[in-house]
Amino acid sequence: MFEQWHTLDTMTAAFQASLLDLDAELGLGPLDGAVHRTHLAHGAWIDLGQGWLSGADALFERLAERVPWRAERRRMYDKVVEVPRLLKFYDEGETLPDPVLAEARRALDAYYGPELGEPFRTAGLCFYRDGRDSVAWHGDTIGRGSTEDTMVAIISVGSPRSLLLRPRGGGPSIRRDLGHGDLIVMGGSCQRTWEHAVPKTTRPAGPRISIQFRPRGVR
Ligand SMILES: O=C(O)CCC(=O)C(=O)O
Ligand SMILES: [Fe+2]
Repeated sequence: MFEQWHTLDTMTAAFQASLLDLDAELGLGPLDGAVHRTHLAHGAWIDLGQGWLSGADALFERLAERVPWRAERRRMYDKVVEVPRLLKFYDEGETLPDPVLAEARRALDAYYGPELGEPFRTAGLCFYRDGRDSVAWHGDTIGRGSTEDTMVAIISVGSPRSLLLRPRGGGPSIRRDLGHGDLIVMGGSCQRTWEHAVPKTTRPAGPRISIQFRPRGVR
């Protein structure tokens, strides 16, 4: 009897770990042929590579623990408010917090380099602890993104959250649920003709970390 329960327990644990992707080996799939492009209006596009990074939940755990996360405050009109997510920025030349992220950037450079014409250089990390954490509607327009076509490549690990995109001039928004190693690349005019957001949600939402790779001078 004890033996049976023991076996069941072990099986349940293994099953749950595989559901969580914790026992999957950390690694990157191919991009060629696995990434699907959607053309949006006004010269913007998004590429989606679902589950590009396997073992993403183990990477989530490592990043959650190892990255020196910062809670930031920003002035909003006459008030100072907490930014509703934790942040860490890795500038050009800084060592990324996990070797698989350097590998990911190399793979992105190899695949997108010919089209982008320059490498991805910086990595911004966001930690959304629960459904109360969010990022408001914006384009990455600090720098060249406000005037030039560019790309921002985002890997999501941990629980999925919805990334919404909407045209700046108004119009219906589109939604992609991103987590567990998904890749999204916003390209073309996306940063200046569209906006994106990760809205707050009252639904149960587990923690998610996003890693955004950007070229020099795009923020
Ligand atoms: O978490 C995300 O996927 C989006 C983050 C974002 O838009 C930003 O930091 O500029
Ligand atoms: Fe953004």
